[in-house]
Amino acid sequence: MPDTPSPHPPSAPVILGNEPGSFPHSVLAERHPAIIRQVRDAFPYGPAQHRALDALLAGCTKGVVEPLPVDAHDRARWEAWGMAECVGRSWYDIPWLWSESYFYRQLLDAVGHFGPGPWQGIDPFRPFKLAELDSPETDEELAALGALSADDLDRALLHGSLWGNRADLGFRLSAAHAGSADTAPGLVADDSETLWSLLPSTGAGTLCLIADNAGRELIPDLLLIAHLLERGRIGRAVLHIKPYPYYVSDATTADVLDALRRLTGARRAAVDYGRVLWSAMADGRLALRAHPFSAAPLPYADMPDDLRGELATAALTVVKGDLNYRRLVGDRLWAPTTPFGDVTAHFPGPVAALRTLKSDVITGLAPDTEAALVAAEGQRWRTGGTHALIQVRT
Ligand SMILES: O=P(O)(O)OC[C@H]1O[C@](O)(CO)[C@@H](O)[C@@H]1O
Repeated sequence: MPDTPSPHPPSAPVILGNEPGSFPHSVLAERHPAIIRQVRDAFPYGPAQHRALDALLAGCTKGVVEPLPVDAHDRARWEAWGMAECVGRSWYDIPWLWSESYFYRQLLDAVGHFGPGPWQGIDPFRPFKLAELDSPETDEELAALGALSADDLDRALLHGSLWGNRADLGFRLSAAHAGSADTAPGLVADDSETLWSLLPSTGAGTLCLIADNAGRELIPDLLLIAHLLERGRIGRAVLHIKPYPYYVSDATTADVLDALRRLTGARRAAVDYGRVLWSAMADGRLALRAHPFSAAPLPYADMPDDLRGELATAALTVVKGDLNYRRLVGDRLWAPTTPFGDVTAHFPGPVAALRTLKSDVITGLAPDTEAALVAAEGQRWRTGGTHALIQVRT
């Protein structure tokens, strides 16, 4: 049950990556080098790009944070996001969220994504995202749509969007047990009843959905939006995506178009949803938004006023995935029973988190749920990607 925010928000330490053996440390020391290897192998990059990737690999594992070039198109933005406080320091000693976000910014620079030049706009993660979108599993999931009864659709599409969050390609790189993600773990928190109460069937409000991964996560997110529009639970949806490739599989506009084509090219129920979405984009009932802050190394509590104003008008904002959850709760190591409502009191409107657990951050657990998880799995439940939550602050 959602809780009322207390007047004195608690505090907790910001997560750093400087503890050897910790999950954040493993991401900086192992996952980032693996991502550089994967990107290097996926494209016929030239000597200059390989030298830049070598420099990034050495810098982000053994060196210090280097500033963006003085003529970088977004240098002023990164200065506003705290670059000066991080430059010259080890990637392990600064906030983990900042390190990770800056790694992807630097990786895109190294492969020439921001240009000018022939590699401008080329998404280094596209081959992996397309392979996942075109996988037989996507066909199976789309085919299963037709078997759902009208009464099942609300819950099935909400859970489809939730568990779709396992489609995190960065995570798959280092999750040795990725296969076991298919066992049906329980939810560690479930405020879905409150979520539906915010989207009544007479609703004409706006849903903001802050997307996470492309492919097999974005497809169920789009299906949920189509369903809510069809059922008249919302009048309009705004899909927040990334302005540039990010965290390997985070969705950009190109990924939305690929997903829409996958739906409109499918059969039976899926193609109908695809057509609903296509016409909703044409008449404005579905809008895309790629605010620069969606790729910022900062918590949502620090969002700029224009974005705050937009989200304040939404009947509900659905925040997808692990990274967005970390940003929602400040990427701090809260006690797991810390009320979700307290740590999200900063959010400008009703907010629902749909997340599979893939990092240490957690809030809003009932004490007996935490006790049962620890008894069964030690602390593995936090990072294994096999548990999920639906948490709402009204
Ligand atoms: O795609 P998601 O659900 O945001 O997960 C992102 C993953 O990347 C991480 O940032 C670790 O690199 C964790 O937050 C999580 O494991």
